[in-house]
Amino acid sequence: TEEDDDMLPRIGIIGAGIGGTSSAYFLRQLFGEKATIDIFEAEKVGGRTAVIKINGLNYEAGGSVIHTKNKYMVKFAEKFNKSALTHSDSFLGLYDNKGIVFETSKWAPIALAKLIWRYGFDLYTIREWTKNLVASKFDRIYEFQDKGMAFTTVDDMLRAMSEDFLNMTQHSLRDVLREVGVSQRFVDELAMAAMRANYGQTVDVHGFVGAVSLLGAEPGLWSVVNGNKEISEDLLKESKASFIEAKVLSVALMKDERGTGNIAYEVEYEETHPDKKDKTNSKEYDIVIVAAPLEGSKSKISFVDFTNPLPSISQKYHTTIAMFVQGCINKTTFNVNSQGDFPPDMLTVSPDVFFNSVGLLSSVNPEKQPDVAPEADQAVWKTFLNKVPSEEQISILFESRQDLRFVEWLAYPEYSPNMKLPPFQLYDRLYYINAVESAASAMEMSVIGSRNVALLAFNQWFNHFDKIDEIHLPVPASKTEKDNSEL
Ligand SMILES: CC(C)=CCC/C(C)=C/CC/C(C)=C/CSC[C@H](N)C(=O)O
Repeated sequence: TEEDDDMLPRIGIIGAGIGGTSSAYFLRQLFGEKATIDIFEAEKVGGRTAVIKINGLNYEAGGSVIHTKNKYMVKFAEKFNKSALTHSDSFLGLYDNKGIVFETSKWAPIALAKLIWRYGFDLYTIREWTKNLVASKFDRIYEFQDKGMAFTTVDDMLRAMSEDFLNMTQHSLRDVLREVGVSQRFVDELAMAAMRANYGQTVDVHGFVGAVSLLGAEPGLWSVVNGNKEISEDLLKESKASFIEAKVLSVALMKDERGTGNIAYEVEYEETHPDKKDKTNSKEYDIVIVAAPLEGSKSKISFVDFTNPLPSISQKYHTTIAMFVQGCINKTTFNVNSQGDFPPDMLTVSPDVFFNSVGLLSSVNPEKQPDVAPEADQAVWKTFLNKVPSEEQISILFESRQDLRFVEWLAYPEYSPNMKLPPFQLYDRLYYINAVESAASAMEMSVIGSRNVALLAFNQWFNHFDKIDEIHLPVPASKTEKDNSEL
């Protein structure tokens, strides 16, 4: 009825990365066709899943990959009929300032033998550890969410999955791994290399993000043909939210102008679409969802006229530089005879090395990829760094180049044990999806955060308080129920 429609909220989402677009999708499912959902983004849809075009081919600009156990990303890919682009696993090198300290091989059985020779059964121990963490603890979040349950803080969400996860955020990855029983060499080399490649940091991060990083270094990872950003685009389309190409300037607390006596928010924004450029506008919402980092971002949102202070968010963000070079690896630096001898995944094991990783890229459009391997100087490489490199540093890495691009990316928080985990709820009906990144930043984590915020907003709107911050599952979900759950 019309009366029921009056009960539906006007929702403004700030940010159209995977977190923002998936929250629009979940909110539409929960509130139905008639709720108003707007989504603001100054640049393109996709955020960390954006692509970059080099010489007519597209490449993933960020570092986002999907693990086969990532239930939401896998289901979205299935739902939107996406094909998988699998990532090759075998030939890997480890580099410190003195040179290549270890490399596997182009031939998988030899690669495996070399790994066992150097690290014994550590790889097996770690694989069993992560497999067990996912199956017995991490997967519980999907059961909570399928039952409509939500959490106001990241602490409570982790505690609901397992008290062990909260503990892992209080200890360094180094200490957590020693407890698991792997060798010091594994910690100093493979765990360190995974942290540097995935998060630009070291094994001094907390253990939870460390476990995610190790999962992000397992074989069998994949991404979506044509780019992961297509998932964000499809979610946005499916949500039927209105896309507003604009930079949000402020969120002001106000009284609902419709005279309901409720609070509302006025979102002020500057249009960025070329046809309306620089025009400032504002819109009123009942619920506002922030789906972009609140700290460290160049365009800071002001929160004005709040009667009580907002929780302080001291989540310092790490800037990652992705450098794209079409050209030839420097054979002298890496002491290799030919380009083909250089491991296509070169990781680093020391914070003193000025780059975090160098990897040979494949285009996200396999059908446009030439059938024959490209000439050495046509190869495209992605280097992750913590700072923009000098010209000299670029030449240390590449002896010749035809193209050079940089993408600067406010990628993930700086992680440390005992860091404060920000809340999902900033104020009455004001929510923060990126709080989840303090536990770990990855596409699946953003979707988990976004579904949590959508459920929290829904439960609070309709006073379903029994479904908020209940850290125990009411009834264990049966396998069939879990497998049939519809997203
Ligand atoms: C901590 C446990 C037990 C499970 C986590 C499951 C999960 C979220 C796995 C994701 C693994 C993955 C694909 C990590 C990628 S690392 C971050 C990446 N560089 C990015 O920027 O997204």
